[in-house]
Amino acid sequence: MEGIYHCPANYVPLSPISFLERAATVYGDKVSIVYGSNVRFSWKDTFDRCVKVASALVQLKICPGDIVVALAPNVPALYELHFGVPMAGAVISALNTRLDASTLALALEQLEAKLIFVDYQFTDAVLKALDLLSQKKVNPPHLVVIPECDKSSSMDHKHIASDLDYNCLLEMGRDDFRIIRPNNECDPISVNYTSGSTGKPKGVIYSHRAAYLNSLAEIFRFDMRQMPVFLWTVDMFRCNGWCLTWAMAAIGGTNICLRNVSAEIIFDAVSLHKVTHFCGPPAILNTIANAPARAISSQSPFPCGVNVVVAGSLPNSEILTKVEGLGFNVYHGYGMTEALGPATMRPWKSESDSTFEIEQEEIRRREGLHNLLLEGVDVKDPKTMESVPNDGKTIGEVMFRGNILMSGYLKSTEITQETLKGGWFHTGDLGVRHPNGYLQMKDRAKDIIISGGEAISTLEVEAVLLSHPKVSEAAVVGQPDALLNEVPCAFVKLKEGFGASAEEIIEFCDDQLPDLMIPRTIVFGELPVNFSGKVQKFAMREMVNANTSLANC
Ligand SMILES: Nc1ncnc2c1ncn2[C@@H]1O[C@H](COP(=O)(O)OP(=O)(O)OP(=O)(O)O)[C@@H](O)[C@H]1O
Repeated sequence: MEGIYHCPANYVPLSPISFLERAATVYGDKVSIVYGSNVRFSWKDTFDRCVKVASALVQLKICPGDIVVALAPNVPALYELHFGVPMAGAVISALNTRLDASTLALALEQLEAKLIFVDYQFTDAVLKALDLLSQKKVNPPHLVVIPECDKSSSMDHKHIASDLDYNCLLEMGRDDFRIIRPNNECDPISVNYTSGSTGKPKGVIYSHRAAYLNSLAEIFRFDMRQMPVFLWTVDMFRCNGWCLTWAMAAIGGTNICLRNVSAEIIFDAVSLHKVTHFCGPPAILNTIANAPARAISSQSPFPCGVNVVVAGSLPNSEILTKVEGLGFNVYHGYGMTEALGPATMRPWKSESDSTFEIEQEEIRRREGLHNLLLEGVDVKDPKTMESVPNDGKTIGEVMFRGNILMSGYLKSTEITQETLKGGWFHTGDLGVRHPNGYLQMKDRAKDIIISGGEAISTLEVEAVLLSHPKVSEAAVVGQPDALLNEVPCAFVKLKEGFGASAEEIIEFCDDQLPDLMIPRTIVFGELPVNFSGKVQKFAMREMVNANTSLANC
């Protein structure tokens, strides 16, 4: 159309960097970060510190596109690196602090990391990883140690010989540094690793554009008003804290940074700082529900209406009801690293809400409709790419498309193309669509059990097992069966102090599930989990396959 003229006046590549630049002016004197009893920054301070980090990185010869790794809990430095690294034109990769040295070495090698920021508590694993790299003749990254910044903390300071520490780096930085913005909004801003539930963790690349848009989407999804108070219970290494690192700058909120998470810490922080939101894996609900009475009673009256967002399989309804009873609003998300965090979200509705016509147990398993910034959420037959009917029964693969998805998997072009084929992101999860349009995830494609020609959702069997009053954790996999191909086998962890027989558990399932879904074998004990705390079903399958005569034990 004649008259269109794109130039820097009306086209600026989208980047979360803009959020911090604006926050420094609009929310300049408002509190950006609180940590412990002594650390408190304003948005102007945070902006200045991030500029200095970026300036120091450039002085250390970090170039646009280089990957800078961070290994730290949710301390202020990790928050600042989410802006400081991109402001130097570089790409941030925050790694899981629970990784062991060899997995860490593999990630550092794949990332070709130029520099690693490591919190003083995690130096041992990094030093071992660097050792492994030098044995393989791989150039190790420079090391910058992050010391404890809350001087009142009684934690031991482990000192190691490092090139630099975070405070010296800040001193090196110049405050007149010119921020390096992306030339193209599709340039990478971060690499986040998946949890490795089905195999090796995959490095997922996020663009400035997707990070910008998803940060705004999070504000809608989390029902945030101006200047919320956010408690950092979700790891920042998980999808950049579900993009809330950047979203908080967009909305001028206060970040309550935490080194550790416990029931006491949550209840204290909620009361002290008037927290409005926090989020994390569903295990956080167990932490709240099982909080010692003193943690709750010491905060009386306890502030109501705090929004808690969890993503992943929910615990049993007893836990949810307890959390709701304490005055929290629970939201349930469904998503993955490739979708930059939870992509769909639904509030957990209380039974007393009469406007809700469907049974609560059923509602809580429906993952909702697609969010504002996704162009499409569908359940499709992956062969024909036709949508399944909205009948709540026909199973297909859950697929997404839109501007808040990953750019691809690091150094894995073929897997990226396969995952994005047909113009949709193939999640690898199976689901159905209900007549009202709601999506319900049934299972991972790799985990679903085919028994006697019927598809059995292991998540549905697990939901029943979790409703048993003595069961604290449960996971189900297929066990080979000569007649039916596979039958369900359940791994069960009982609540502390409780005992139960396999027969008792099977009988309980018998009352609530069709025959084919009833587990034939119950294995009691700890469930195998990975670095992210997620159950490793492939390890359970290996155990079952290696022991075909596995009996109830
Ligand atoms: N609400 C939910 N209910 C059940 N499962 C969920 C829910 N939300 C997410 N998940 C599961 O978690 C997956 C996303 O997790 P994540 O991105 O951490 O990697 P992963 O799939 O666990 O690991 P990997 O991709 O390395 O095997 C989803 O694909 C889905 O299988």
